[in-house]
Amino acid sequence: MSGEIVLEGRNLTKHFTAARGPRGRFGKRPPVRAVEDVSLALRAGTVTALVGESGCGKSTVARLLAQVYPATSGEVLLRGERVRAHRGAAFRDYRRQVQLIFQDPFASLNPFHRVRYHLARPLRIHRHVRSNAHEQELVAELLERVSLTPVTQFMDKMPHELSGGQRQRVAIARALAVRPLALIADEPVSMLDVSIRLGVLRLLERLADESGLALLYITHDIASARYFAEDITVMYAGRLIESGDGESLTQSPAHPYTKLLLASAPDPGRVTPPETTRHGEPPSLIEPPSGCRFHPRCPVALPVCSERVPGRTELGEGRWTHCWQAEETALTR
Ligand SMILES: Nc1ncnc2c1ncn2[C@@H]1O[C@H](COP(=O)(O)OP(=O)(O)OP(=O)(O)O)[C@@H](O)[C@H]1O
Repeated sequence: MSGEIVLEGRNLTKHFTAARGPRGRFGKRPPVRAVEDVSLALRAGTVTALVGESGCGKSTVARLLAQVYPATSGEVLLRGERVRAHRGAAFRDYRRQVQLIFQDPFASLNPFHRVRYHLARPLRIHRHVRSNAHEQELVAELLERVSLTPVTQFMDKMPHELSGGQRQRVAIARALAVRPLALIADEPVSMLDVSIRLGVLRLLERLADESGLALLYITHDIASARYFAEDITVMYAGRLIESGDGESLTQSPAHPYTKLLLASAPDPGRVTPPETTRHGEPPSLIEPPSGCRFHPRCPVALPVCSERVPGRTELGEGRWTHCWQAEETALTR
């Protein structure tokens, strides 16, 4: 494990008010328990993957870390300092230092502006520009960093003249323009053509390495996480279930859900979503299962699994899991 901790979420919980569905006795809808007690640390120069199936709360964790909305409880720390302000200069500075990249590169660029505008704007807002020539130089530098070359050709392109992968590279360059400490990439390649996914992921990996960025790679595809991330954290139905260095976690997964994910994604070099269907459906987050939320789908569930939420079992070398089976094994070891 290398690099200082840059961004950290501690015991983050987010409950949303359900937009639809039956109301309770007092006319209130029950909350969607999207994220429950999630702690996650991102380190400088390191790619950390947050893996889980659709709807398990990954994007909510991303947005909590980026402070798009406040947590129901828990805290976010940037370089060890608790983020307190939710408006004003300190908060704007936080939003600069923690950048988000979204899934859809077609929605993220203004169709009426050229690439140059998209990159020059944040440079100007954050006062990195001294003159027009300097602006040109910085825009060219950013395009070079995301391998959109020859740069003069890309500067004057309109978004509709770019492919999905090229647009995603512009979105990445725009995030880099403000010189962030952390970059949160929420399914950054899942809408891109399979043939170009690898290139964009390699770019993100290189940027983390070269610039010392703390990078959170959010994905439903554990195969790509295994390939790119140093650390992997697995999430199921709003809760974290296992974490550790990518190599060891994927070689010897401790949690039955991680085993299931890996069994559905056998090819380590593949960056496409697994084709195989998994057993069962993810649970409702309005009335999640009691105890371990995975127990209704778990092939090795114990009676205690439906009764109590498993605590964290340390597995050594920074690895841990929340699983009653792992706890039993650890106790009998
Ligand atoms: N603003 C909101 N209001 C109400 N419920 C929400 C809101 N945002 C997310 N949710 C719910 O929270 C749960 C987690 O959603 P989230 O988008 O974080 O999951 P995800 O793992 O990122 O899924 P996907 O990969 O499909 O985006 C879902 O049940 C979702 O419907």
